[in-house]
Amino acid sequence: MRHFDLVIIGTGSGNSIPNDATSDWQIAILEKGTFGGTCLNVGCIPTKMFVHTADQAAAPANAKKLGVDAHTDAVHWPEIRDRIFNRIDPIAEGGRNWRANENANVTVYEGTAKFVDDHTIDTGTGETITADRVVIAAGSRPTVPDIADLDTTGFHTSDTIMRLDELPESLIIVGSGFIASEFAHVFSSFGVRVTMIARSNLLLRHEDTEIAERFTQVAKAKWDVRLQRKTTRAEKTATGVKLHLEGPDGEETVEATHLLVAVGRQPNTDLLDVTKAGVELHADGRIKVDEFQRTSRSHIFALGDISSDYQLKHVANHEARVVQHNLLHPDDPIKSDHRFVPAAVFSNPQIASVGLTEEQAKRQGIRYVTASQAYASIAYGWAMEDTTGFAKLLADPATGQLLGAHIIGPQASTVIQPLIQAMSFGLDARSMARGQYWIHPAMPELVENALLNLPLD
Ligand SMILES: Cc1cc2nc3c(=O)[nH]c(=O)nc-3n(C[C@H](O)[C@H](O)[C@H](O)COP(=O)(O)OP(=O)(O)OC[C@H]3O[C@@H](n4cnc5c(N)ncnc54)[C@H](O)[C@@H]3O)c2cc1C
Ligand SMILES: NC(=O)c1ccc[n+]([C@@H]2O[C@H](COP(=O)([O-])OP(=O)(O)OC[C@H]3O[C@@H](n4cnc5c(N)ncnc54)[C@H](O)[C@@H]3O)[C@@H](O)[C@H]2O)c1
Repeated sequence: MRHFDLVIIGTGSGNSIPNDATSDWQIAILEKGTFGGTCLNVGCIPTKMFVHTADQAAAPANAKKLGVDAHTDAVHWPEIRDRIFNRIDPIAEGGRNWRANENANVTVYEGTAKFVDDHTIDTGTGETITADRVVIAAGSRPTVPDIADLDTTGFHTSDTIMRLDELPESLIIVGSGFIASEFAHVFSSFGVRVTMIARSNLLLRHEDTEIAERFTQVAKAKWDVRLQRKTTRAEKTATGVKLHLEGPDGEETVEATHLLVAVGRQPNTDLLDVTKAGVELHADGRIKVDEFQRTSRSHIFALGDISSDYQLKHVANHEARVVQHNLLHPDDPIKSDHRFVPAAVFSNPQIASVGLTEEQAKRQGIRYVTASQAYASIAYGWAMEDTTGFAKLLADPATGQLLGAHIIGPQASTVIQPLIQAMSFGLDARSMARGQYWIHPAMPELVENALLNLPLD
């Protein structure tokens, strides 16, 4: 049986661990799917390439209010799809070849790995190996909800919807989180009729409520949004799919040519038989880790979607850097920093957030003040004729330290960055607002004004 110094399961963020400093370790990398993992192949990168294209396709519709007649003449789905994947697929293949053929100390096993015991792994290729240390970076996969007859419909998940042969005529999206909101924007901008089915009374309900309410209001004007609906049954039809729903007004059905299910992602622990390694799990199946990314077996580390509170690439990458350091320096380990984890929803409008929502601050009994600033009240907002976007801040009234920041509107994911920086480095709101110049009349004046609006003690 071959023995390794280190086994890494999963080639998303886990693949960034081997570097020059580990060149004298014998390392096995185990991957059951496409090299590079979710973000590169079916996640962040292709979706944002579609979102940017969708932003271009949707732009003419907004030009009218600026006095410009413009029109999107055609959307060439095969060209858009192929531009995106002809860039991504060679990167995945190149990464695989590099590890498999050009890293002398790395052996790649392409199969579904399973633990035999805490030092022994069946690679799923017919070979079982042993290791001193193991990194579990096996990610998550789309959750398939328990809807009667769903399996007969040929439904899609985020893993398949981006590689369709043709642009759908119409699309039902079950779910109302990140993936649902981003794909609703993409497909509706390309001219597809979109229906969104949400269980609760708000889309993106994990966001600050005022932000979720505004997003829901804007979404209702663009898409057929069905709130407070339970999907009881799915049915394949001659032209696509029909869903049977129960809602506040009783039973109803909705039909479309295509169905996308986007109701969350589950950790891949079940595929790995991790309990055979004696690794402890949370109730939702994620692997329990300490602040050093160590599992309950100290020679086994975990990172990213399979263990994290955050299913975000920048978090998986951060945790991979921590694991890399702790593997190299076991006597001087570092902790993961999850104090201020930002996230953005790349829909239209965009949303970005960091820190506490107002509801969380209330629940935690934290003393806070809030301030908001509308894009419509800053000069660049006038230029864009934006009527729905705003920034909302939460701060400690005594110290001026920011507790949370939430932005809905153009370029929210970029505009929020100075607030993330201020929170990470402990810069108070007043110093931040008045201790620097803000370029006039640029979009970050939204942040400057929101900071000045905070009613601090
Ligand atoms: C549609 C979509 C859009 C997203 N957009 C964003 C975004 O804009 N920004 C953002 O921050 N995050 C985004 N995310 C989330 C982000 O992609 C993930 O948080 C991140 O990729 C997780 O990285 P990871 O390394 O933990 O797992 P992964 O990248 O999923 O890697 C895990 C790897 O392990 C392999 N594997 C699993 N089980 C086994 C096994 N038993 N044996 C061998 N190999 C195995 C898998 O095949 C996979 O390649 C998005 C996700 C999706 C689905
Ligand atoms: N821009 C980004 O950073 C980005 C983009 C896409 C995905 N992601 C990550 O991937 C994760 C998964 O995305 P997602 O959109 O699938 O999950 P999500 O957790 O964002 O949203 C899932 C939604 O589905 C709802 N839901 C659950 N079960 C349901 C059911 N049976 N019927 C109807 N609705 C149901 C939930 O209430 C929730 O609103 C996200 O949590 C996020 O961390 C990030």
